[in-house]
Amino acid sequence: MATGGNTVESKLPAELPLDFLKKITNDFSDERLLGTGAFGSVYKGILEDGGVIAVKRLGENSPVPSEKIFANEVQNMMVLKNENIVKMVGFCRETHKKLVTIGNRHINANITETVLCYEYFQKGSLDKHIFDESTTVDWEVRFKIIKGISKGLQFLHNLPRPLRHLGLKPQNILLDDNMAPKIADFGFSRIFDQGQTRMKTGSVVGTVGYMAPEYMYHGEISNRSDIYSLGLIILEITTREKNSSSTDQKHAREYIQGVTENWNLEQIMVKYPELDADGISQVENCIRIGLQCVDIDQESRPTINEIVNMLNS
Ligand SMILES: Nc1ncnc2c1ncn2[C@@H]1O[C@H](COP(=O)(O)OP(=O)(O)OP(=O)(O)O)[C@@H](O)[C@H]1O
Repeated sequence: MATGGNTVESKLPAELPLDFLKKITNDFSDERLLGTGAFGSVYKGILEDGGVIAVKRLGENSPVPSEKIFANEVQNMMVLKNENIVKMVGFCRETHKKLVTIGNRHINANITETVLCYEYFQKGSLDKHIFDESTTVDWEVRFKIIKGISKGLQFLHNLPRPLRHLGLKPQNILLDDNMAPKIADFGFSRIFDQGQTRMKTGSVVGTVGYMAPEYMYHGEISNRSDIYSLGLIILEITTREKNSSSTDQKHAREYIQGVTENWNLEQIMVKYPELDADGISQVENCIRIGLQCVDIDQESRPTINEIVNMLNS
């Protein structure tokens, strides 16, 4: 379980004052910075009782919907519970005045701060664990991670009002102390007005390599965009090889081509010499599923329920 885990969520009110969040993050100081993504930065927030939460401060004046809709959507997300998704434990949205300089004029502008708080996972994100050559993450753990991510996505896609992630990538998958995966950042497609922002923001770099081509080039949004991203993640976890550039679709296609050509039975046996026949067929199965998920033709991609069934077969 995450450091702080359940105790944190039960003690905090849903809506948290900005002053409180500043206090627990040392005024959003650099030494508390866990990482920065396209929408803002994540800080380690230390509570008075020693519990820890992750505090995601979105960019000033982020294009979130009106206060009422925002609070409503966030509260809907806070009740979501699944062992493979990161729990949202609180939020803040406050507007204050700030002196800004435009040219040689000083203006007192309204600045809206939006902050989302989550369970904290000290192991951090998946990308830090699956590629390192010296990694001790063996196949059994990798396979469990693949299954866990798939189950988390199955939960999101099967909600009465399905939630599409639209930004799945290894940086958005956190690992708990037992190496169980937790999908983070799943609410953004709803908080940010139908997910448009992920595509339109200028700072989308880092996500592009995992985006389905129909989403990236035509703005088409469906569950199948998430399946494409999941496919790349499955391939990366299985092959231990990075989707060479995560900033360019062309590189993603080259990567997929490489896996298609190279990852035959012989390669699997060379890369996983310790595995028995069952293990080898699990690896083969994952490569097959991953490649089906990244099919250019979205109709040919399996659904998440099919993927979970195939992984269990
Ligand atoms: N709940 C958390 N617990 C521990 N570390 C976290 C948590 N959430 C995020 N992080 C760390 O902070 C980093 C930045 O997270 P953030 O969500 O801002 O960006 P991202 O996932 O890299 O990109 P994007 O915003 O495009 O999705 C992550 O890569 C992860 O290492």
